[in-house]
Amino acid sequence: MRQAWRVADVRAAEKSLMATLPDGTLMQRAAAGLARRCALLLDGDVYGARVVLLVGSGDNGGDTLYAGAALARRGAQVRALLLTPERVHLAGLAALRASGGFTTSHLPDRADLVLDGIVGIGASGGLRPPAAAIVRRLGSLRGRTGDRAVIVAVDVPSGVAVDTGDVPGEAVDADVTVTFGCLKPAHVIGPAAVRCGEVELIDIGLGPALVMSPAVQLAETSDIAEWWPVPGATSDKYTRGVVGLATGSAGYPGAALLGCTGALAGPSGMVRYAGSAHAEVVRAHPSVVAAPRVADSGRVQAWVCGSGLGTGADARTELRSVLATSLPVLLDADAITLLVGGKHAEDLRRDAPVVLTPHDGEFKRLAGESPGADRAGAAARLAAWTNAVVLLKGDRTIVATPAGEIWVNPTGSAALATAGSGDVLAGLLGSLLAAGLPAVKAAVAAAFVHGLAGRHAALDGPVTAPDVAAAIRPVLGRILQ
Ligand SMILES: NC(=O)C1=CN([C@@H]2O[C@H](COP(=O)(O)OP(=O)(O)OC[C@H]3O[C@@H](n4cnc5c(N)ncnc54)[C@H](OP(=O)(O)O)[C@@H]3O)[C@@H](O)[C@H]2O)[C@@H](O)CC1
Ligand SMILES: Nc1ncnc2c1ncn2[C@@H]1O[C@H](COP(=O)(O)OP(=O)(O)O)[C@@H](O)[C@H]1O
Repeated sequence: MRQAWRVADVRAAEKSLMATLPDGTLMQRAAAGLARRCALLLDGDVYGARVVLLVGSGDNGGDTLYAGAALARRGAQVRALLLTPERVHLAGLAALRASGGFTTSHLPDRADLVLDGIVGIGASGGLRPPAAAIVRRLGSLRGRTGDRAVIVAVDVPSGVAVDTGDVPGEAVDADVTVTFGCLKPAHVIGPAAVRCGEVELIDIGLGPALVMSPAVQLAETSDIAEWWPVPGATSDKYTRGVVGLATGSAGYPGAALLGCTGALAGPSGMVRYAGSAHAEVVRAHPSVVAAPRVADSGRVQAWVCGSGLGTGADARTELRSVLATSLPVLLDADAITLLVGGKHAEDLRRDAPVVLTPHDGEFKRLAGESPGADRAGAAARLAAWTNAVVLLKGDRTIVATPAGEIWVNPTGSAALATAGSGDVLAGLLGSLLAAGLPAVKAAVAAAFVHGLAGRHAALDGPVTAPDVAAAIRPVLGRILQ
């Protein structure tokens, strides 16, 4: 499992660690790691390489100047563009000069490597105009072989909102981000994460001082392998859990079929379907036991309700039936729409877990406003308000619990942006709930595997929802081997 911390917590940890160390130690550790990574990016060919430093007025600029000094000592031609020459890290600048580096008053046309040290975790608001103007021109810098210069962001790409992952305006689009001590939310959430490129974490000894809860957590393959329920010698189809799907309608039978496909790829021992697409479902999936309504269905251990269900009186009845059980319930799509206006909000005050899986539109309908710039915060607020685990879909899907625990999914793939892929996710997640996984782990694990399935399916070309479902099995084969 990986974790990311908010700026205030990073600062507190840094302060307590610095109290035990000689002045400047952390910056020296950070700069040494940064310089090492830069040398690797130059293929070890540091001598003669053209390196441009973009240097802001804070310690982020200080890290950058010291790293530039280290590269200059190895023979690189290092030029520092100081954004505010009157406010620069003086010791860092002296180190650069002493090592043979220079300052420059303009952005050169050519550079092999650019270090973005304009602003780090001390950023407030969007980049100011002079910095934004420089950042806009970075894409046109050419290096030794005529390729675009390699851009390394120091700690975070300048211009991103560090605690939320938002990109409010112009921001550096880095190839590599070298960060120090721990990950921050911008490395893993939202459009900022995309701007980071590859993220390298340099250990500066901050770990033991990070005693506060992380802002967000990220599952890794080993977590999924550990959590995923697998049948044992004494398992039978019932003890593995039975998942029920109250989805689809005469107008949208496909949602029922896709949800069942996702559920069948999951760990439960049986899939029951309740709804008007029952004949189509059984034709397509002979192992599914189908009935026309929830009330006619046999026992299950978790319900998935909503995809393609419609919002009429019948849909309302089915939603009420699943919410009246004492079982875990996943509400997706039309079931979320039916909750709007608080008509069923009181039904969410139940002891058994509820998982809501909105995309942005459904989120807006339910919460009354879009997730906005702080997607993790928005998901956490909705989770607290609804007393449900909220899985907010997107490029970096967020999972938030009513208690404020937040996870972000690292495996997303734009290939999943295809109709019906959310139905597959709902089925898979429901299967995990039925197999007994706690709601938050079920949501995190389903998003993780679904994301990998999207990537796997995309290897063969353009992806449709059935391709995503078909890819779940090979992906799981690799995870669980
Ligand atoms: N934490 C750690 O463990 C360690 C941290 N380390 C390093 O320190 C960095 C944090 O340094 P920091 O605190 O000096 O802040 P920093 O990011 O340089 O920014 C402040 C300056 O930027 C300016 N500025 C602000 N907003 C702006 C905007 N929108 N657009 C343009 N400018 C803007 C602001 O100007 P002002 O508002 O004062 O006019 C201020 O002068 C951290 O990211 C890491 O690299 C490592 O050395 C060691 C371990
Ligand atoms: N650009 C994207 N990158 C990664 N994942 C995406 C992207 N767009 C959508 N997804 C994922 O695709 C799925 C789409 O679900 P949803 O919007 O409910 O579609 P549908 O209702 O058609 O099934 C979600 O899991 C979401 O996280």
